[in-house]
Amino acid sequence: MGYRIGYLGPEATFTNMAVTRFFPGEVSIPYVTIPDCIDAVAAGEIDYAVVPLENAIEGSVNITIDYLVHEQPVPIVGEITVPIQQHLLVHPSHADAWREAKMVYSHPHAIAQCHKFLSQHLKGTPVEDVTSTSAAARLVAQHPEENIAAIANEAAAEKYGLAIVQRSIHTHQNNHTKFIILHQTPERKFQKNEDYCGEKATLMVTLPSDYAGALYQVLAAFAWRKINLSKIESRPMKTGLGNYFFLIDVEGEHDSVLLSGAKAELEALGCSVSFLGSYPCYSFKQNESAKS
Ligand SMILES: O=C(O)C(=O)C[C@]1(C(=O)O)C=C[C@@H](O)C=C1
Repeated sequence: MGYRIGYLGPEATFTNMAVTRFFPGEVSIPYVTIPDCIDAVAAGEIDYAVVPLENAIEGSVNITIDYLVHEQPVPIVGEITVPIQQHLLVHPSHADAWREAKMVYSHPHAIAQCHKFLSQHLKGTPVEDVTSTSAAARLVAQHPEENIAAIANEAAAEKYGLAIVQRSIHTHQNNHTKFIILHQTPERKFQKNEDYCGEKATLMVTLPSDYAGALYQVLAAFAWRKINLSKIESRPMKTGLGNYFFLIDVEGEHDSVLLSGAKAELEALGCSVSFLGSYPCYSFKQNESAKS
């Protein structure tokens, strides 16, 4: 195909694993931050951007949602769900002394996924956010003289020559992260394969004003049409405390008659409704995502 795929780098992040599996053989380009990745696809520097959206333990990746809604409205054209295994990595020369590590580095979402392990086994050890799990592993590898640790995946341990001293340290074992695929236009490109698990549309709904029963009316527009909602989330409008918009995921395709009807009903109520995307979803199995 010859596509250029942007992802949150450096190499061996979870995002990179999702890209390698979903776009085999394509050119993948690392970016330092999620907004950089989204800007690159909006500018046409890359064909697709893959960015994390939601983790089963820690919830939404707010920067992704907020940047798409407030700064750079690039359509969502696909979703990939990936199993996540977090490990504690140190330089091999400190493998026996990991309990005395002076600092733990990782992406804030990865740190949050492992808070129980950190408080039980590394109580009092300072924890510092870096731009990704793999950036943390790289930093540890760059300072072999220091007893510092990273929370990252197996691919990062291999890539940066680190020892995995504790495996699967995330608090809840059923850990998954959803990534979205962004493209300049809302085209449908991806085929159904063995990972395909259905269609979804994401809508952004803004209420005309705060009044009793407003959200109930919004939900009723979907309920009586028997449209299944798989997620509803409120985020601040950033125009003042108490002002929110709602992100709603519905099962099915956005051009279905029922969904168009729901949209028209919401607009008649004075809501503003926009589609962030209507897209196929894919889910990787545990053993498959471990190949990276
Ligand atoms: O740092 C990484 O490896 C990423 O790909 C980012 C990210 C995230 O933002 O949630 C992705 C999956 C995991 O949940 C932890 C971190």
